Parts: sequence; C-alpha cells; structure tokens
Amino acid sequence: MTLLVVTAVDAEAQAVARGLPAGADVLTAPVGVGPAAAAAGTARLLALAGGRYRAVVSAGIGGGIGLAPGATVLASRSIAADLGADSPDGFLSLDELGFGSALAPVDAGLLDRLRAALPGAAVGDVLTVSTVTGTVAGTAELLRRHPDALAEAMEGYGVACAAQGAGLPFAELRTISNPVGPRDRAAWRIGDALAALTHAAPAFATLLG
Ligand SMILES: O=C(O)c1cccc(C(=O)CC[C@H]2O[C@@H](n3cnc4c(=O)[nH]cnc43)[C@H](O)[C@@H]2O)c1
Repeated sequence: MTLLVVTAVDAEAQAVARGLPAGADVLTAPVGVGPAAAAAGTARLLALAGGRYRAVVSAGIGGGIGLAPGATVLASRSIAADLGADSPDGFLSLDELGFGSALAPVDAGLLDRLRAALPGAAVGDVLTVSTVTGTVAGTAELLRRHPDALAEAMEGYGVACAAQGAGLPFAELRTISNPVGPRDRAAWRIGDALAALTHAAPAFATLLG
C-alpha cells in the first residue's frame, strides 16, 4: 500500500520525510495553506496517481489547546469549525443549516495503528479553520462550541473531503507549534513542532500493508 501524507508547506513535508524509514512507501507533499488549497491539492494528487494511494493523512503543525509546543495530537474527528453561518443568535454550523456536515470522520483502523505507534499522542477533535484564532473572545467562542478540541489547524477538513471523494481512509496528525489564543508570535515554537513531526513520522510506515 502507498500512503499519501499531505502538509501545508514544504518545511512540514521535509520534516516528515526526514523521519520516514528507508524504503517506506510513503509520499509526502505540500498542498498549500488553508482548507480550500488542501482539498484541491489533495484531490489533484489523488487523481493524478490513478489509484496508487490507499490512504491519506493530513499532517503538520497546529495550535494547541491545553498542550505544550512539541506535543503530538491524533485527530478522532477533523471539524470545520468556522464552516457555517453567523446569525443574531450566534454561529450556525453546516450541520445545523442542513447543508451537509462539518464533521469529517477519521478512519478507525488508521487511528488505532497510529495510536499504537504513538502512545504519547493526545487523541481528540482537531479543528480546521480558515482564520487562525487570535483573540480572547475568539478563543472563548471556539472552546464554547468545541469544548473537547485539542488543536486547531487549517487543512485537515479539506484533506478529508478530498480523501472521501476518492473513497480513501483519512487521518490527521498535528504537532503543536503555539497555543491557541491571543496572537503572540513570540510564543511560536515552530522548530519544536517540526522536530516532533520528524519524531512522529515512523508511525506512518505502520499504516502500510
Ligand atoms: O500570524 C499569526 O499570529 C499566526 C498564528 C498562528 C498560526 C498562523 C499561521 O499562519 C499558521 C498557518 C499554518 O500553520 C498551521 N497552524 C499552526 N498554528 C495554528 C493555529 O494556532 N491555528 C491554525 N493553524 C495553525 C496551519 O495548519 C497552517 O498550515 C499565524
């Protein structure tokens, strides 16, 4: 089986590639930042591959909720947290609007194998946003709607949509680069998050076969 691991940017793809065992049938590719670029880029890779890939993983850095930089998170669900409608009564999710679901399932078999390979990883909801949370009020609203969320990123739901369109199982792995909260670039630890991606990468090889 060949695994496709998509990231937002090349630095993340290289961090994953550095950690893969020699000969692992895993392709890592950057597809761009944000859910639309991630969906389009993943769909294009899958279409061009003509059935070569048997599973898709969204991997990269992310904001942590109650997690320190360098921590690893495995998504139990990838949730499009800002996909819906604003209203005088508050945010209405896509599900509440009746236009589909903002909840992308993670394949249980993939998740089980990743959990076995990464016993120290936190497991829970990973949020996909188009706008990075950056205020006290935004953080409070995000957590009010998603009290069990562990991380925030920008691609997982888009990758999941492309995988679902190709009939392939999906999973998401994030390593924490910063706390979700008021914007503070000084709090970023991107190097720690990229190192954690490299450390986690051998787990992807356990998804093969
Ligand atoms: O400029 C800022 O304040 C800022 C704060 C956090 C993240 C960004 C990004 O532009 C990140 C884009 C990139 O990294 C992933 N990522 C990392 N941390 C977060 C986060 O807290 N919330 C959402 N995405 C995050 C994301 O998946 C993108 O690929 C800027």
